[in-house]
Amino acid sequence: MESMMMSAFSLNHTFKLRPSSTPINYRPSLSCLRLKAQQSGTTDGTTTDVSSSDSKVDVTDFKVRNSQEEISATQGIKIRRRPPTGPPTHYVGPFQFRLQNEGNTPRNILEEIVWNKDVEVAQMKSKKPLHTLSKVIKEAPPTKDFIGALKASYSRTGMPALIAEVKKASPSRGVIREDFDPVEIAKAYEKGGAACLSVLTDAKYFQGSFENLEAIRKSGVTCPLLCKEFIVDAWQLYYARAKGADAVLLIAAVLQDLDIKYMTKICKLIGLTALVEVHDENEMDRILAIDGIELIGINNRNLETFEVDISNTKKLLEGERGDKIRQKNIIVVGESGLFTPDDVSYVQEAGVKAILVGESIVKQKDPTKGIAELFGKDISA
Ligand SMILES: O=P(O)(O)OC[C@@H](O)[C@@H](O)c1c[nH]c2ccccc12
Repeated sequence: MESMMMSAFSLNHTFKLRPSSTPINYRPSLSCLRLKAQQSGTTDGTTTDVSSSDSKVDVTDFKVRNSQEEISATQGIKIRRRPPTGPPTHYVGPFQFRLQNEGNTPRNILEEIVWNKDVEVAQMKSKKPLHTLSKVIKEAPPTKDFIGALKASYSRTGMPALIAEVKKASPSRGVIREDFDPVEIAKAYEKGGAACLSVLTDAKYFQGSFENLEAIRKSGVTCPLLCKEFIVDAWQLYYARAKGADAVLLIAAVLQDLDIKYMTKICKLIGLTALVEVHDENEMDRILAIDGIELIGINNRNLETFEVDISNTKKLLEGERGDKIRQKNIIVVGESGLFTPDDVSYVQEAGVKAILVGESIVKQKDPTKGIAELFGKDISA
């Protein structure tokens, strides 16, 4: 149990000597000081690196995080964007402690992914700062029209346009395809009639990569590309664009309304299409209240529990929500768990104009045939 609490995400407890000038302003009871406390400073244990400005930063950080959590709570967002740190520092006699917080273990896989992503992005950002990416983007070829490709496919086939996903593995399914050649799969999808492609770029949980995205972009495939990533920072939008994406995914379970507004604006500025993903009524209502959203994905998979239920697409398109979507001319994508022609007809009847499919087609030896089997007919011509 203890080792679980000390998972990769739990913050180290600090245990530092307090400079004598620092006032003692808070004295927690010793029972509050959980688990081990690590001594820091020099090896003789007599000097200290604690400064009062450090403490101020800690306090400010703590307040900001707290108010962010309050905003999330008012929007019904359960995912915590970062591990909670607990109250910043505490003093007992001459020692400074950081409290172990009960919440330092992610509550579900989505939270774990997002906490990891935050660290990963901070590292990537320092290697490729925004001004470097901006230069790359200025010289990059224009993006392809993602929504245009979906509409053209829908009117050509009379069936939901296919966003075919280049997906090697997932946390729920493990490795889906062993002999994984992303470019070969992308070409097979295009040949089979996919309107757009989705390329997973998360390495840790989906065994994807930005190299895959770049390689597909450079391979001569003409379908618009969705960068399937867990976006937690606007910097990732620029990075995705620099790596050849035409569209990005914004997950409503992770991002606050203001983030979604801000990020969709940046997307427009740099030529990206935003696919905003929802999973429940609350997320759908939040997104429908935001102006300028053109593309909504309904994920049939609950990213917290992995449960898949395709009736989720129908449920979220019923009644007033469906009316509002039609009034706003929003295109809806049915995502996840689609395996058969019956599944495709079911979500089409529910009102989707596009579908996002990975597993059922990527695991077929020939993904071109996989597409024909999914639709019950050849949709390539
Ligand atoms: O393999 P499936 O069940 O056909 O699902 C594809 C796609 O919908 C799924 O990969 C997905 C939907 N939303 C996501 C968000 C992150 C990662 C993955 C996803």
